[in-house]
Amino acid sequence: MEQNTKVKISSFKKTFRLYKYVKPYWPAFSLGLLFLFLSSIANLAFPKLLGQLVDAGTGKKMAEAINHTGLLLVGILVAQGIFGYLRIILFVNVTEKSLASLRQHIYNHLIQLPMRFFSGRRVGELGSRISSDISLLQETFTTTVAEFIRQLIIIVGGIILLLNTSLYLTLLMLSSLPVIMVIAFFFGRIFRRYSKKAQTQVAEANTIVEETLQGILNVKAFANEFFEMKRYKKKTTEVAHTGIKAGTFRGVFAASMILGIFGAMIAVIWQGALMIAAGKLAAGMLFSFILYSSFIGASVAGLAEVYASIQKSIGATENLLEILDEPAEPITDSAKIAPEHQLTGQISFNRLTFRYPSRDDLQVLEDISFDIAADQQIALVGPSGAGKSTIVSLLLRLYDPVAGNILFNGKDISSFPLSAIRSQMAIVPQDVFLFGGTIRENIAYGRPDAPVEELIAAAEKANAWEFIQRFPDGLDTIVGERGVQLSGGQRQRIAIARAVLKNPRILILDEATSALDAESERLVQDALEKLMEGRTSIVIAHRLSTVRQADKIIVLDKGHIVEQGSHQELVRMEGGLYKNLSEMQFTH
Ligand SMILES: Nc1ncnc2c1ncn2[C@@H]1O[C@H](COP(=O)(O)OP(=O)(O)OP(=O)(O)O)[C@@H](O)[C@H]1O
Repeated sequence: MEQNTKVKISSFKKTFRLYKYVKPYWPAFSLGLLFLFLSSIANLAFPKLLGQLVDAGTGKKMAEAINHTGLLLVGILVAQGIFGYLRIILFVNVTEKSLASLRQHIYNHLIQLPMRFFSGRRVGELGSRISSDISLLQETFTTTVAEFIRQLIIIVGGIILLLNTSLYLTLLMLSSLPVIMVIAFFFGRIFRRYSKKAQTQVAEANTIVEETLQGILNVKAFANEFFEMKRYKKKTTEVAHTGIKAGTFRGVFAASMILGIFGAMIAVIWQGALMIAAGKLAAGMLFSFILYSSFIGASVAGLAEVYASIQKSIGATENLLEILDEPAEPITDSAKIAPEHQLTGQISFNRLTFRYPSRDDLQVLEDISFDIAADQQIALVGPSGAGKSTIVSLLLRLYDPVAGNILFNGKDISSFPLSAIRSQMAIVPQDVFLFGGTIRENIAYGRPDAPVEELIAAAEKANAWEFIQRFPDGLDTIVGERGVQLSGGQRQRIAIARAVLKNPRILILDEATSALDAESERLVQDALEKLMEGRTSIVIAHRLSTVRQADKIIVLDKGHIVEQGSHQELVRMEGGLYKNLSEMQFTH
């Protein structure tokens, strides 16, 4: 129990860190609080005045008193409308602005996190979790906090006013509260437990539908339709059973609440009527008493919901803060690279050893040493899983080596700013990723401020201009799901144009494994050759036919360099891996 409270206090403290985002808007927020306070107080005046209205009907100066109270009621109604309006406007304003700043902070931080962070997570899940956490906070800020304060004012103010009317009736009314609270606590808990279980089961049932529809070909090919039907039936029946059980508890819960609340009401009205008969209470007072009681009852019931919602948003806050607490990469936004940070294109790996942080038991690279002179063309070859892509990741400094080092211009990689290294490299990946915008945007990603003439020149050099020109919208053709689907070869040429535009000192090519038709292949190959001229290039080669002219071929196997040299040198090594691999490829 002790521990539990401690955890909660620390969670609350953490949540207060979010205050930073609301702070700049505190004048509007405080004003909103004031209006909230005023509209809650105005709310509390209603039952009193309505009671007076009832009593005015039995007084002497009847019409005058009725009109007076009636007008007052209208006045308060108008005031409450205005307060409510202003309160909502102010709160929404503060919430939207704070959330926008929180969203920006989270995104800015997230995008600067190291690869280590992303490789250990399912990225799709991360994105949807962040957006659902933020919308939860949005609801809490706009409605829950206001509701919570309003309910507290109504409960406290209402009880004071009740006591003011009749101590006896108030105690009678309140005596039902502990009973209601115990019932609510007990059944509410059981009900929540079952509904959580039902949610999990529904998710499991949905997974069956999703998986089997995605893999429908397998289901049919294995004639497993009836097997899947049975599996789905079992899960959905479980959902129904849990739902029915939860429903039973909800029924008991609701019935007891109604019994408790109406029981208390009957007791109060009964006793109140006796007091009216004895001349101890005015009818209007009993009327307003009952209205207050129902206000209080509704607020108490509402508190439970508010509490659950606050708890959820504390959870959401913790998730978000966890991301903000991850250390970011030291990235700078300066376009200018200092002369001492200009890469010459000379690269050395010196006795480098590496393991991925997410899999510390697997040595991915061991004792890797090689030198690349400026403007050389290097090919990395080796079987799948040998560590070729890992070498590229290390060059981009997506990860740091476990032992040994990487040198650029003969200096350790860590003596260059991270952004300076990456801005002088370009990568043409195996699976070209195009953003869902226009071709122009996708090419300009290499250098967003490039003038259109350079963009076209890059497209020409990449052998892409010819096909881009043929689209009716040219450079403004939308690509991806909502636009033109480009062929594999065309996508690659866009990626090459992007790299041409960036004009990198060091170029990294991850050769596509999927074969293109002869014509596309020729165009892509020709564009790549043009792109490699006059810069250091590192090619991850899957088809050995493309690496013959490389200055040096580095052959990797299981994280070790097993051979290095030119094509001619390597094919002469009897029993060598390269010789083996090339014989295998050419005989197929
Ligand atoms: N992010 C990662 N986290 C943990 N292990 C990884 C990660 N990426 C790759 N590995 C492991 O590192 C080893 C080398 O992988 P790498 O991708 O560098 O090989 P590769 O030679 O490029 O293979 P391929 O030709 O199939 O692309 C493999 O055993 C792989 O399972």
